[in-house]
Amino acid sequence: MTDASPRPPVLVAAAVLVEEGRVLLTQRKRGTHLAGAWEFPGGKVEPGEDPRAALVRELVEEIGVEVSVGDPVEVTFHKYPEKSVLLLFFWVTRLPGSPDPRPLDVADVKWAGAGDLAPELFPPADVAILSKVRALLSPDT
Ligand SMILES: Nc1nc2c([nH]c(=O)n2[C@H]2C[C@H](O)[C@@H](COP(=O)(O)OP(=O)(O)OP(=O)(O)O)O2)c(=O)[nH]1
Repeated sequence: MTDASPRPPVLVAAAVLVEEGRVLLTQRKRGTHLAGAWEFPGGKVEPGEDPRAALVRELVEEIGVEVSVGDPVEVTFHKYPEKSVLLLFFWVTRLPGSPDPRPLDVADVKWAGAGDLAPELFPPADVAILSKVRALLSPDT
C-alpha cells in the first residue's frame, strides 16, 4: 500500500567513534522517540546543513566531545510508524585535547565492547551498522 501523504525522511548523522577496541554509545532520553535505546551519537541534520558539520555540532551539544568526521561507514533508510529516517553513519575520531564524553543532552554515555551490541538494545534501524561495528571490534568472530 502506498502512503497517501508521504513525508521526506528525517536526515540523521551518527558517529562511529572507536578507541581502544570500544565504541562510544549514547542512550536516548526519556520522552523522546525510542526512549531508552542505546544508539550511535548524533542527531538531525538541519535544512541546508552539511551532514558532517551537523555531526560535529551534535557531538559537542550532546556529549561535549570535539571530533573530526571521516568517511561514511553505512547508510540506512528505515520506516518507523511515526516517521522515516535516513541515517548517515560516519567514522569519527576525537581531536587531540578533546574532553572525555559526558552526558550533557543524552540519558547516558558509555564505551561499549562487542558483547554490548545486542540489537534489541538499539533502534531497529541500527541492525546493519551494528553488524559492521561488531565485526570491527571482534575481528576473529
Ligand atoms: N543519533 C542516532 N539516531 C538514530 C539512530 N538510529 C535511529 O533509528 N535513530 C533515529 C532516532 C531519531 O528518530 C532520529 C534522530 O533524531 P533525534 O531526535 O535524536 O535528533 P536530535 O538530537 O537532533 O533531536 P532533537 O533536536 O529533536 O531533540 O534518528 C542512531 O544510531 N543514532
